[in-house]
Amino acid sequence: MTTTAIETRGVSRHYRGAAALDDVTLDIRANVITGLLGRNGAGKTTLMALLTAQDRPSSGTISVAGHDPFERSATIEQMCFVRDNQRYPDDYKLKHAIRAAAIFYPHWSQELADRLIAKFRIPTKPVVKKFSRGQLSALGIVLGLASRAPITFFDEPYLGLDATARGVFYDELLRDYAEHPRTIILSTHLIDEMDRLLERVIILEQGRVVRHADVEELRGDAYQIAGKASALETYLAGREILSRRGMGGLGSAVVNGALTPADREAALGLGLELTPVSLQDLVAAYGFDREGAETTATPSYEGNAA
Ligand SMILES: Nc1ncnc2c1ncn2[C@@H]1O[C@H](COP(=O)(O)OP(=O)(O)OP(=O)(O)O)[C@@H](O)[C@H]1O
Repeated sequence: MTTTAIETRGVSRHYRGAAALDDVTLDIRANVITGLLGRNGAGKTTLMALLTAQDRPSSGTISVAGHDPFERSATIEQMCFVRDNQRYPDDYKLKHAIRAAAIFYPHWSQELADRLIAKFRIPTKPVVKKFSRGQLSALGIVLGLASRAPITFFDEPYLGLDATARGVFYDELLRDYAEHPRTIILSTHLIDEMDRLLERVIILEQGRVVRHADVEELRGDAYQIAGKASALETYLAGREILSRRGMGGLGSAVVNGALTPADREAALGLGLELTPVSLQDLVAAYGFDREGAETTATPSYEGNAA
């Protein structure tokens, strides 16, 4: 049976009149890894801050495990929010951060923390404020995973991590999640790298939810087509285009909708090539302006570097 960990109803958050989140209604499934995706400024961090009671909505309601997180400290203890700008007291070393987390999180696993600290090679001697960007991210990941909080949020947890360390994070997340299923919500721009982790995704665009679906369902919802610009033009007439690129006499487009046998026949008849659309491409497509979605240069995907 599918259960809901978090419900939001008509949640908006305005900053000086501008909507960072606009009328967000979501049922986030329990014990599922959900990716929170969207371009810079789409509202991902704002949403996570509201769900973890670090901020209040301008309007709308939020319910976490059946309660308003603002009203109930027991609900807050069930959540861990790993954010990239986490501050630690000036004199904190690794052992202090670990000790504090062990006290705060009721499901804390010291064994997991010790294993992750060794795998990420987090130094024990310097104070945390002297940590490198990657070491800070690694510490956040250790706290997030070892907390075993029933609802864990990671906000772009990989900043500064090298490829090996990112691999450690993905593997350890999947391993611990398999043994201790819980609700995990993570925001990322490294979609190609992380799509094997994600079961569901929420795509935000300018503060609004544009999709909330199973990854597999989403993949079947659009397709990519490429070939001669003139043939492409013919094929695309009357179809809903999510994004479009052109270079010289060639072009490609991401088309909304499942590919039907008739579509396939039409495309092949025009000499066009059909390819599945990656999650990264789909998210990038949703980030384009739907009205005039056309670019003429190389794809403007969000950076893949940490
Ligand atoms: N404290 C604040 N004061 C004013 N505006 C804010 C504040 N926090 C966020 N915003 C605005 O709200 C919008 C959403 O920001 P948010 O940080 O949630 O985006 P994001 O999706 O996490 O972006 P990124 O991928 O760049 O981290 C942005 O336009 C941002 O400028």
